[in-house]
Amino acid sequence: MLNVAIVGPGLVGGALLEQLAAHAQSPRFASLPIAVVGLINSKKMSVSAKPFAAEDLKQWKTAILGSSAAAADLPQFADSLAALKGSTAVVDCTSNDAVAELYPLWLSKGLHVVTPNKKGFSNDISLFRKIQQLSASPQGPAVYHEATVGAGLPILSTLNDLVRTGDKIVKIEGIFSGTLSYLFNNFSIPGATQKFSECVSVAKSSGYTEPDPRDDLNGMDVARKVTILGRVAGLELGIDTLPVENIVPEALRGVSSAEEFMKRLPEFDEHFKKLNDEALASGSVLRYVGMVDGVNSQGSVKLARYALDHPFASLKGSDNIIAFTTERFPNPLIIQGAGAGAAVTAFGIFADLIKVCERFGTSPA
Ligand SMILES: NC(=O)C1=CN([C@@H]2O[C@H](COP(=O)(O)OP(=O)(O)OC[C@H]3O[C@@H](n4cnc5c(N)ncnc54)[C@H](OP(=O)(O)O)[C@@H]3O)[C@@H](O)[C@H]2O)C=CC1
Ligand SMILES: N[C@@H](CC=O)C(=O)O
Ligand code: NA
Repeated sequence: MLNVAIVGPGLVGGALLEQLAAHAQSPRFASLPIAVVGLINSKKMSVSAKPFAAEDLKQWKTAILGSSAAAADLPQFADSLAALKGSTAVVDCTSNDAVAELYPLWLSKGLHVVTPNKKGFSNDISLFRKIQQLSASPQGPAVYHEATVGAGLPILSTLNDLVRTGDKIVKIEGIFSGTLSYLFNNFSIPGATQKFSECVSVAKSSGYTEPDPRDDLNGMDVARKVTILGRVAGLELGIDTLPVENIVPEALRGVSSAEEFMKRLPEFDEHFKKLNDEALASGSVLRYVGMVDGVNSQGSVKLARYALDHPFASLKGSDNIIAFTTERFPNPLIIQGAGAGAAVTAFGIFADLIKVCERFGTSPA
């Protein structure tokens, strides 16, 4: 049995809890050896040696955290998990830097880490290296972070397989943001009528954006993904040195809250309309793209124009498209599909948890 503890039952963590509960209650999957034993948000926590019941997972707000008297305390949370019998995975579903900085400590206590949080792998390279070193042994503990790039799409597992089998990465190019994909797929196509700010609102309410959509529009979310892809491919990329095109209007970069930003964004609809009209007039559309150059150890993140017959121009919804050009795949290996949203992200985390179960031979209940 693999013990699982979730840090941050927000949009993504909440969807993961729902999927785990549905799975536990499905006769088809009754033997899945995963038991949720811990939950913590920024206020409360609960750790139990006895797995939480599936019914309680569905109503975690009242049944688990609501009924707990314990105030959130991450060091104590980790100590309680490390004291449990068997293998335990901590799933960090926050977007918090300080939580990501705890991974080395968790790993040193023998806890596995599974996460969609990009910070641990795209902040300072020394943190990335520490995490890599502490999870390098086949005996564990393990780190899986598939959902940090392309949500549940099998991007990092594919890249890892290419690298570990000795292929050479020439270029990784694509649309890595579900939010920016949705925005430009709907805003920048011939005949579109939606305003830019309306598209941002839909992306936010659909659960594609970061908690503050400026983290998507300023290019940093894509820069983090480019950094992670580059590092997994063995390059020394850092978000501080990547050229990143920030499309947040200057006047809104410093506003104090995401709410205030959303309220004022319509003031800039004309600015985005002009950019788009110019692209359309030249027979192109706007798409926000990221690129890892494996030959020159570089990366870039920018808003670019693509001809209407380019594969990026016909993308739909929040789809990501990632093209790996390698020595073995001179015609790129392409992965495409929904790259943001709670359910598809939770799927990627869940699939990583199953990998931990398989790798460490945790047996069915
Ligand atoms: N949305 C998407 O499509 C995708 C998201 N991701 C990543 O998934 C992660 C989660 O995103 P999302 O669910 O939208 O975020 P939310 O803001 O909805 O949820 C964040 C959760 O983290 C908790 N939290 C924050 N700080 C702490 C802390 N210090 N200690 C304990 N708990 C804390 C919050 O608790 P409280 O409620 O008490 O504040 C909340 O439960 C992010 O890293 C995001 O980048 C990755 C791929 C796709
Ligand atoms: N905000 C991100 C979520 C996934 O990483 C995106 O839009 O892609
Ligand atoms: Na992925």
